[in-house]
Formats: sequence, C-alpha cells, structure tokens
Amino acid sequence: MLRWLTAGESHGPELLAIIEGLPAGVPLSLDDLRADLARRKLGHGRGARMKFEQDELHLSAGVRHGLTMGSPVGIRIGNTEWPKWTEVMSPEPVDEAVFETGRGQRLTRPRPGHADLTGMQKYGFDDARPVLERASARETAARVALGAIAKRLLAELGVRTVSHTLAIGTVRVPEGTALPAPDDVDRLDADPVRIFDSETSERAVALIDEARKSGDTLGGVTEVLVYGLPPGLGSYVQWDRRLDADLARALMSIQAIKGVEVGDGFETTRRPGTAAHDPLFATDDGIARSSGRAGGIEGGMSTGGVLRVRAGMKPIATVPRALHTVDVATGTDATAHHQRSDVCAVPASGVVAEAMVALTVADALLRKFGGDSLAETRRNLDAYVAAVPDALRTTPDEFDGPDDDRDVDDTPMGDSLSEWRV
Ligand SMILES: Cc1cc2nc3c(=O)[nH]c(=O)nc-3n(C[C@H](O)[C@H](O)[C@H](O)COP(=O)(O)O)c2cc1C
Ligand SMILES: C=C(O[C@@H]1CC(C(=O)O)=C[C@@H](OP(=O)(O)O)[C@H]1O)C(=O)O
Repeated sequence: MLRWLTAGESHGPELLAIIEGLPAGVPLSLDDLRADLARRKLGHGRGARMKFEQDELHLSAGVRHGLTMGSPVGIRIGNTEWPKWTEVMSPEPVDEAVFETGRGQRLTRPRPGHADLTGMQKYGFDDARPVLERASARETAARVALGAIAKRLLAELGVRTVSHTLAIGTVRVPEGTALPAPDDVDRLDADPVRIFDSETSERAVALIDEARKSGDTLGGVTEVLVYGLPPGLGSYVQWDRRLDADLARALMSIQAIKGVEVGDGFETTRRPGTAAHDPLFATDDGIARSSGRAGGIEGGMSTGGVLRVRAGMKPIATVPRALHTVDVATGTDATAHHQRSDVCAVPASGVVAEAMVALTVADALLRKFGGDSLAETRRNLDAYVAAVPDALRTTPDEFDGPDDDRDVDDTPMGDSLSEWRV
C-alpha cells in the first residue's frame, strides 16, 4: 500500500513530500522528477510566476545510488520566491509593521471561488493569507514529484501514462480524434496547450489570448490514459475498494477540479444500452472488447484495456476583472484582491492529473501484488497474469469493432452492429 502526504505554503521556503510503501530497487533519479516538474509549468495561459520561479529539487530520503531502499522517500522543492517572503511567511513572530505595507498587508477582501472566506471562518483568521498559502495550487508541484516516482515504478511493471487536454472553454477536440499513446508525450508537451489536434490547439490558444485581453479566465477538460494495466486492480466487493472511486477522489482532490468522468462518462448516459458498453468478441488472441467506452474499468476493476479518465477544471477564480466581494475588515462592498494569476491552467492540470492517476494506480498494483522489492512485485504480477486461464484471457487493446481484421463472431448483436461505433 502506498501512502503519501505533502506540506508547504505557496510562498514558504519549500514544499515537502513523503511517500511510503514503495518496494526497494525502483530506479529513481532527480532527472526523472525534474522532467515532470518542468512539464507542470508548461502551457499557454500561465502567469508570470511560472517563468521566474525555479523548482529547486532535493531527494532527501529513501534513495541510494539511484535505487529506492524500501524506506519512505522524502522530497523537498525549494520556492525560489522565498527571499521576497521571509518576513511575511516567517515561522517566528514578526513586528506589527510588516502587516502595514506591501506583501504583508492583511488580505481582507476574500476572493470568490477560492478557499479564502470559508477558510477564515473555519480557522479563525482575520487575514486570508494563511488560507490561500496552503490552498494554492503551488502544492501540485509536490504531487507531481510524487507522481513521477509512481510513474517510474509503473514503467518498471510495463505500465505507462499519458495526459492531454480535451477542451479549453468552449473549444473542444472533435469526436473521433485519435487517442494519444505514451510515445506521444513529447509531441503533446511541445504543443502550447497540450492538445493532440493542431487545429483545435490553435483555436484554444486564440481563446486564451482573448480571455487575457478581456481580463477573464478559462477552464477546461483534461484526460489521462494508462496503458499496460493487468485486469483486476480494485474490486467490486466493497465500496472503498473500487478503482474508479479511488481515481475520482484523487482527481477531485486537485485544486479547481469540479468533475470527473470515467471513460465516456456523462456521454454514456445519453446513449442506449446497445451503444453504451464494450461488447466482447472471441478472437485468435483471446477475448477482445470492441471499444473502450467504459474507460478500462468495469465493476470497479481494471479490465486490462486502456484506462481513461477525465477531469473538468473550473475557470481560474482570481479573475483580473475582479469579482465582487466584501471587505471583512470594514463590512463594505469591495472588489476581490488580485495580483498576478494564471489565465488558464488546464494544460498544467493535465500533468497534475497524470501524477494523481499514477499514484492511485501504483497503489492499486501494490495492494494486489505487494512485494518489498521490485523483483518480488514483478514476480507476483507475472505469476498472476500467467495463471489467468486461456478461456478467460483478454487481448490487451480494444479493437475497432467487428470490421476489424481480427477473426470475430459478431452474431450476438445482429443488425445493430453499425451503431456501436458512436
Ligand atoms: C495547476 C493549477 C494552477 C492554478 N493556478 C491558479 C491561479 O494562478 N490563480 C487562481 O486563482 N487559481 C489557480 N488555480 C486554482 C485554485 O488553486 C483553486 O481554484 C482554489 O484553490 C480553490 O479551490 P477549489 O476550486 O478546488 O474550490 C490553479 C489550479 C491548478 C491545478
Ligand atoms: C505557484 C504556482 O501556481 C500558483 C497557483 C495559484 C493558486 O491560487 O492556486 C496562484 C498563483 O500563485 P501566485 O498567487 O503566487 O501568483 C499561481 O502561480 C505553481 O503552480 O507553481
């Protein structure tokens, strides 16, 4: 079982992360982690801070000579912004004068759409600073570093992830666009909005530019795919063992994510049953699914097909054309506090979503296969896969229905076959 926690404030000295439960022998380098941290900062629409802040990464525990040791792995990510915030975020008491000017001024105009007001009520603050410091998505840097570790473990077990942007505001990748594969990651990262379709990408960039000009912000939808999973991760036997539920929780925990879909998600609700599921066929290579509408999860378990989940992000809440609020120091109407901010962070949210999915799937793999060393985990996984009887064996990939050139028996569905490929 994997457990992980993060700590740290947006303008504090550093972010901290601990992950426990990794087997020994997983190859891990600072470069693996740095590469994903750099990907998280990409994306047209991000604010100035992404350009000048460096993620100063330290691997503080659990790794020796490039291999995990089975002990907890500890990470520190220094905020290079820290020198400007030493007084405002000092752990020691500071002079009252710090709160009178500049950065230290108490934030008494809570921003709608943020944790500000409710956090002040809940924790008893007269200043939103301590709330927004921890609620900020700066924390996602720590999650992405943890996710990079999970991805390294997954790669050793033949499992690979890829994320891409499906929609920004009203601009959406057309139905039927090919799904990216793990080898497409570099191409996706080179795109300004991490969209797999260049024409849609150009329209999304233009929409972000328009939003920036008019002092507005945008949200969107991101999708994560996982290739190479065995069938049977998670379980239907208890509510808290369902893989889809774990993934939904992991994705919903990301700042500003307001909806999660598994596979075709809500689109499935608009289809008749004959066009909503993934029929099974006998092929020479084993049982095959004609489509991947369920997103590779049935009954709370991975099917062994491509796992596909989506996360919908609300528009950035720190809107430059500041939203209406109340100054809680005076009780009068006001406009919300606004400094710099992202206009759109959907491409970055995809990298964060990929990290959360990788952590969740790695946890599910370790729950099923255990192992104190990577060799033991791999042995257990291989033995399980090898023990699936031939009659129940599934092919790893969805195929394109009965017109696919595999040898299939399509009699059970008769005339409605053509409707399957919606
Ligand atoms: C990668 C990423 C970057 C974000 N950047 C900003 C930002 O610059 N400004 C902002 O107001 N919100 C930003 N957000 C969203 C806020 O952190 C989030 O809306 C806020 O913490 C309130 O949480 P909630 O929307 O989950 O209720 C970002 C979110 C993510 C995932
Ligand atoms: C710092 C990061 O994202 C921040 C997330 C964020 C928010 O409100 O969530 C607000 C902005 O921070 P600031 O108010 O300091 O400009 C973003 O830059 C990061 O992703 O590394």
